[in-house]
Amino acid sequence: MLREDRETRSIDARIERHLADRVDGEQHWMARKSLYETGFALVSYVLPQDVKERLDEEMAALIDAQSIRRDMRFAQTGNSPRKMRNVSAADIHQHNGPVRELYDSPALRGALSAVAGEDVLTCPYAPEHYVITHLERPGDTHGWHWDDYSFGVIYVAEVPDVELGGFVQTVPNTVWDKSNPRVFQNLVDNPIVSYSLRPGDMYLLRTDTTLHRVHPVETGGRRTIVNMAFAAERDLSKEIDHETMEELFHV
Ligand SMILES: O=C(O)CCC(=O)C(=O)O
Ligand SMILES: [Fe+2]
Repeated sequence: MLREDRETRSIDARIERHLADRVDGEQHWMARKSLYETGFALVSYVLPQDVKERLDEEMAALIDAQSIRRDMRFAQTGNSPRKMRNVSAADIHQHNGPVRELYDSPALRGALSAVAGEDVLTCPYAPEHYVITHLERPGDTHGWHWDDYSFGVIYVAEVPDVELGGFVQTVPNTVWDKSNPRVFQNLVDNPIVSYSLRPGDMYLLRTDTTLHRVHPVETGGRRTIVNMAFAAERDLSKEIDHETMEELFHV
């Protein structure tokens, strides 16, 4: 395909073509098995390289122009820290670029549904659609937490070598009791699984039943991701209070 074609086609059209040409049922099946067994599945194969490059470019520009530094702790997740720079969903929406296009892509949701074995739906709460998170200072971390909706899809634009931290840690099959999160008890009672990632990776996580964090980065470690939240059918009838999100973004 001509370079201009790759650059001008919509993200959705590029993913659709890539899935038809390059992705087979076996890849989805391996990911589905991993998601069922561990709550985590690497789905990097769903995106073509040119889409990844468009995401990387927009994310770097938004971090430079519109990110806000946070240093907070949340009682609802056992006072775990958030030390990071963020670009909010409102600013990503307003910028109206590749990240928003990716989130809205029916081809992406179709591939994710094939992996999940159930419909992966747009999240009913717009401030959780997407958030960009950048770790840049020693000790920066996205501390232990669960998320409100069933699925998180995390695209990794930038991540340091594992020796500089910034790897993902999970505790599958855990339950978020917002009034008594018992994070440390969950860590003591269960095995923790750790994943090192590379730039251009994307993973699908059962974020409502998988306690997870990003290990703090060391000096020189830089990490940039976009987290996109998607719902399952069962989420649509749940009462969700969005409190940690509201504290973070004053939405
Ligand atoms: O940075 C990551 O890999 C995970 C992000 C995450 O858990 C979140 O944004 O809720
Ligand atoms: Fe999360």
